[in-house]
Amino acid sequence: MGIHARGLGVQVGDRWLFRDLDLTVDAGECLAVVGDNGSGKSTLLHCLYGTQEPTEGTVTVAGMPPDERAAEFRRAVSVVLDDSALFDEYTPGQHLQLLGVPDTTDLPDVPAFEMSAGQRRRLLLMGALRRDHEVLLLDEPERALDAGARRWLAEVIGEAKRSAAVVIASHHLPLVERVADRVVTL
Ligand SMILES: Nc1ncnc2c1ncn2[C@@H]1O[C@H](COP(=O)(O)OP(=O)(O)OP(=O)(O)O)[C@@H](O)[C@H]1O
Repeated sequence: MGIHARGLGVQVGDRWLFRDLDLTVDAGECLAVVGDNGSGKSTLLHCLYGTQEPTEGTVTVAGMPPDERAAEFRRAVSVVLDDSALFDEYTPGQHLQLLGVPDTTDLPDVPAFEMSAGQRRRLLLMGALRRDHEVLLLDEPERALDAGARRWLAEVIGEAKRSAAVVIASHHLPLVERVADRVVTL
């Protein structure tokens, strides 16, 4: 079912971040959203997840209007957005157990608050990528990752998009070139 947006627009004050945006992303495709700081990439992803109401336009994601409070919607849509949280006291294994996904991580067996920014980012990404989903939304997934982890990221996004509709917002052009089928510039 993927993602369908028609005439999408978000106005902040008297400025339109984007307007008249039409998007279709089917399962098996990855759309990359690129643009300068403040151009509206995160805002667009939040519109697709239902955490921001667009000023104009219509969106369906996995056949539903975006609503992160709806269990059925959350089951279908896997995300890592800016405010994605970890439980500080939980280890990587405990996080993955909560999500019901296999614990095959090389991350240290320590509580999340003792992990580095890149390790925390990898754990968030593993949780989002390994659980079942129809749609995957990732906001700057490359943030805080070292070169090896960025290579891993490109591989796992490539695998995810075999069965899911994927949207990433990114500043990392090598990643965009490797995984994106289409690019929209805000
Ligand atoms: N609900 C809101 N109310 C007021 N301002 C907002 C709102 N949502 C977004 N903005 C503003 O819109 C602009 C776009 O923000 P956004 O985070 O979407 O940009 P971005 O392209 O993701 O930037 P970056 O590359 O720095 O992550 C910013 O100036 C932000 O402050």
